[in-house]
Amino acid sequence: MKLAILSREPKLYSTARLVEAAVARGHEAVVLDHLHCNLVLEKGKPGIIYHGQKLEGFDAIIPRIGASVTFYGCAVVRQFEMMKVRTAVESQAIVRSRDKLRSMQILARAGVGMPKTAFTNYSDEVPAMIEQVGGAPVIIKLLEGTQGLGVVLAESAKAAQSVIEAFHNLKARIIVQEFIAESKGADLRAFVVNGEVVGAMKRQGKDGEFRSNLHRGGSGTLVKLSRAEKAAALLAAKSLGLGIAGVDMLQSQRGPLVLEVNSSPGLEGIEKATGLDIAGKIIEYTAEIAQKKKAKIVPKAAAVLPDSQTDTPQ
Ligand SMILES: Nc1ncnc2c1ncn2[C@@H]1O[C@H](COP(=O)(O)OP(=O)(O)OP(=O)(O)O)[C@@H](O)[C@H]1O
Ligand SMILES: [Mg+2]
Ligand SMILES: [Mg+2]
Repeated sequence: MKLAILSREPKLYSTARLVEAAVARGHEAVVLDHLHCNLVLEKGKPGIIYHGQKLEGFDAIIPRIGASVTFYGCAVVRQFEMMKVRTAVESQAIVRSRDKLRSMQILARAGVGMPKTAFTNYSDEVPAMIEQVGGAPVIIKLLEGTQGLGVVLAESAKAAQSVIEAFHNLKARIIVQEFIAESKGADLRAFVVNGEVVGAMKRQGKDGEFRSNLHRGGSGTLVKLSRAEKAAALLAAKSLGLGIAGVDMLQSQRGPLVLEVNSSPGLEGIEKATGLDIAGKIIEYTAEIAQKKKAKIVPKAAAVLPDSQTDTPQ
C-alpha cells in the first residue's frame, strides 16, 4: 500500500517508527506535514496540493494530529476521507476525543466507568459543582489540555473556587472532577488497535506529583491489565469510534475509571515500557482497512461536517 503519515515532524519517535514498520512490511510510506496540505474544494472534486503537487494514489493515511492543530489537521483528514482515501483514525473521532467534556459525555452514555465530572459556565455555580463531585479536594481540567498541562489539584473548596474563577476570567473552559486519591499518582495507559489491547503500561508520577504523564517526569512500566481494565479500554475506544487509541485510566476501589482517550497516542513510552512492536500493529491494521472496499467510506453528505461544527478553530 501507499501510505501517508500525517505528522509535523518526521524525526519524532512515533513518526519514524511508523515509517520503519511500514517499510519493513513492504509498503511505501511518506510523511506529510498536514499544515502544508492546501485543500481545494470544488463540486465533486476534492483535492490536496502539497508543495505545489497534487496528492494522488494514496491508499491510506495515519493521522498524527497534535492537539494544538486539531482544527486544521482534522480538516485535512476530512479532505482525504472525501477523496476516498482510508484513514486509520477518522476525522470525527479525532475531534470528539479532543474535547474532554464531549468525550466524557459519550463515555458516560456508553456506560464506561469514570471519575464523577461536572461542568458549568458560571463561577457562582462552582461551590454547587464541587459538592456534586463529592467536595474538595477536586481536580480542575482545561477541556483541551494535554501532557498534564492544564490539570490542577485543588486541595480545598476555596482554592478550587479561585482557580476556576481565574480560568473563567481567561475564557478557558474547564471541567471539575472528583479526585481519585487511591490511584496515588499513577495511571494506566492501554494502547488499543483494532478492538484489541496491544500493549499497556502503568505510569507513575515523580515524587510528590499527582500527574503521571511521562511529559511531567513520570515513568512507565509494563503492566498486565485486569479483565475489567481491558474491557473498559476497549469500550472507551469503541464508543469514541477510534480504531487506534491510548486510553488513560485510574485504578480505584470501584474499578477502572477512564480519564480520557487519546487519538494520536505516543509510541515511545509504550514501546519502551513493553518492548512490543506497537507501530507494526498500527501498520497492519491500516493495511487491513486500506483493503476494505473504498465505497464503504464515502461519508453521507450530511455526515461530513456535523461533529466539527461546534469546534473552536485553533
Ligand atoms: N480525577 C483525577 N484523580 C486523580 N488523578 C488524576 C485525575 N485526573 C487526572 N489525574 C492525573 O493527572 C494526569 C493528567 O490528566 P489527563 O490525562 O486527564 O490530562 P492530559 O493533560 O490530557 O494528559 P495526556 O497528555 O495524557 O493527554 C493523569 O494521567 C493522572 O495521573
Ligand atoms: Mg489528553
Ligand atoms: Mg492523559
